[in-house]
Amino acid sequence: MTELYLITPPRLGPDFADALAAALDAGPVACIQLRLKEAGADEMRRAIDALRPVAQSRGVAFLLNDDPRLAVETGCDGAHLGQDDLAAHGGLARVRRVLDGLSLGITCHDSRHLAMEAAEQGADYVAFGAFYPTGTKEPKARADVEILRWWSELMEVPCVAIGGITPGNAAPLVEAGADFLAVVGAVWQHPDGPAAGVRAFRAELA
Ligand SMILES: Cc1ncc(COP(=O)(O)OP(=O)(O)O)c(N)n1
Ligand SMILES: Cc1ncsc1CCOP(=O)(O)O
Ligand SMILES: [Mg+2]
Repeated sequence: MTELYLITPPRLGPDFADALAAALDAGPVACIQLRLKEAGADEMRRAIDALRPVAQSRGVAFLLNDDPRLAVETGCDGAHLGQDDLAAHGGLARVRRVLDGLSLGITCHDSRHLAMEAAEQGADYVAFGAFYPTGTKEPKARADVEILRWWSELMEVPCVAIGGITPGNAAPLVEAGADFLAVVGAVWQHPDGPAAGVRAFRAELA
């Protein structure tokens, strides 16, 4: 069954903890990743302290983007790293040791090789994308839906699809075997609010 994987929007408003609670209560949501690319260490810690309990009190995993050590220090459930982040943190094997038993997700773009390498070195999931145009991030690659089918037919490690995903275009990704759909804009920019955004995915994930 495919599950919803939320990533926080690029900027968090003052009431974001309430918005997150509403989105998670409209679930099911498998996890939330805190992704604040412009935040300094203090702002990041404040955001983690405010948002981690909202997720974990609902049984939703709280993952931190980019910084495995901070994830461990602040009680997160794991971290998501891209290829540049791996290099900055000494490689996957070292990150795996830092995270100890916490979850580790790796960006693999459109690369079967990167995904197999990540899985062999202990990643808990691999992320492929971008599958569709997105205004949230300038993706380094575009992935074809067939990479999800290839991965899910061959491998045990779960795969995440990301990039421009909406309820209207999710079906091919689900049919191809994506274990998770990672979503930013379709939920946080939903005209009726994030809870409606989460509900809009229900029919695609049932
Ligand atoms: C689930 C998921 N997939 C991909 C990314 C992108 O990570 P990365 O390539 O490190 O880029 P930034 O998010 O750090 O800009 C992700 N964060 N989450
Ligand atoms: C972080 C990231 N990595 C590849 S695309 C993307 C952004 C996805 O955001 P949206 O769901 O709004 O397209
Ligand atoms: Mg990163």
